[in-house]
Amino acid sequence: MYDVKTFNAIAQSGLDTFRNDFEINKTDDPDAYLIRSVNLLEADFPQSLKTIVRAGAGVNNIPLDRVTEKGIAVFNTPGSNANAVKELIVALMIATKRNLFEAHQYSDEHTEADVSQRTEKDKTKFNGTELAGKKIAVIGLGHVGSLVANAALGLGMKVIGYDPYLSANAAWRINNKVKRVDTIKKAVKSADFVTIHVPKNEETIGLISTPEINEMKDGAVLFNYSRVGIVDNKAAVKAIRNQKINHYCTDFGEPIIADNPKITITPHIGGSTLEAESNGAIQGANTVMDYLQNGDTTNCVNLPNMQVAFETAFRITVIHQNVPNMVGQISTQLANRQINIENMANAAKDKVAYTIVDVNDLNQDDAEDLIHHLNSIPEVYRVRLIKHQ
Ligand SMILES: NC(=O)C1=CN([C@@H]2O[C@H](COP(=O)(O)OP(=O)(O)OC[C@H]3O[C@@H](n4cnc5c(N)ncnc54)[C@H](O)[C@@H]3O)[C@@H](O)[C@H]2O)C=CC1
Ligand SMILES: O=C(O)C(=O)COP(=O)(O)O
Repeated sequence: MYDVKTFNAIAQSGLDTFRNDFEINKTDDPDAYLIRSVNLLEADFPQSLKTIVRAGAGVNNIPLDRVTEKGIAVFNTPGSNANAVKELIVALMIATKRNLFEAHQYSDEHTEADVSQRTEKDKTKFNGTELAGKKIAVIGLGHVGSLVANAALGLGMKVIGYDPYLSANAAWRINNKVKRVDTIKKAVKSADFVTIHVPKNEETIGLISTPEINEMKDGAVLFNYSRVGIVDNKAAVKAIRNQKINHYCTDFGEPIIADNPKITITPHIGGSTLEAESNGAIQGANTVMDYLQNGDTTNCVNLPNMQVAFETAFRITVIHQNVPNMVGQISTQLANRQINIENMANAAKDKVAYTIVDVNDLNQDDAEDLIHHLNSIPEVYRVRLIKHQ
């Protein structure tokens, strides 16, 4: 039996995906966390915890270095909520350019009998512009950015994209009419809209600040549906004051941007649709089961991605430092006990490596002794023994 602890609202469809040998929220010593945006940066983690699966995209709420050294594999569910974010960006482009927020407020404030006469007189205040022919810069062309770029083309817009780390898979998804450039400044130059869809990390904090904003068209609209801090909010407020930016919409409130009629703050709802929550929860549940029962690391963010067919009676998985002679030390421990290796795979990602060893003949005593000795290798973070289901 495996135990899973959930944080945040995990869709029932995801919880229903777990097979009978998984229990949810029954213990304080779970094998897996299934989470959304809960902040785990300062959390302590139980020794029992083998994996944290983020139903969604961003993993900046997880202390990746610390959990890696504890041998905890971290996964996300790429693309599960991308369409939800895309649709919100489209809605916000229309809402800002057709003055929907102001027009709604006007109607709210004029509910008296004269409203029909005033409407015809006042409506010119809310004249808008159309999206067709306007230019949007999309910064980050991954799951969300590629959908936004393609949707904008579909609306008749000109699309400029910037993503220096674009994966081959993402590149396939992007319409070839999206013009790619090699600097942010080139991307945002004379853009009517700038939208940013990158992970939050040391490199992306402050990615959009005064120098980038100065390149945009006067009256541009800026979106930050990625994370707080990726757009420098101080610079955004200044740009609104100077009328360089006409409107700034973000999913992440901060005191500095509060109470500004030209700033629309939504309460982190980019991925909050029934469909996205269900996609993420189902994908997340399958990821938990696959890692715990097979040791596969598809969509792992802190270990190399490995899928190895599990065709033997037992699988030993080892998370360890990416240093010389680890495979040698691991196989020596098996050879010392006359255990034949049927299949072995090893891969590395940055400073971490993952080794999968498949065996058939392993008795209980050998297994305990082997796991103990493998765990005693100083560069090893965690060893697991998985019995074929
Ligand atoms: N508001 C919300 O509810 C949601 C927010 N997000 C945020 O959006 C981010 C992106 O989500 P996805 O598109 O699903 O992730 P993704 O991983 O599919 O795409 C991110 C893209 O950013 C690119 N990138 C990385 N560093 C960059 C840089 N310095 N400059 C330009 N591009 C860079 C990567 O190459 C990748 O193509 C997430 O990390 C998360 O923080 C995602 C979903 C929902
Ligand atoms: O997937 C992401 O990165 C998001 O920001 C969505 O967060 P949530 O699952 O709504 O807490």
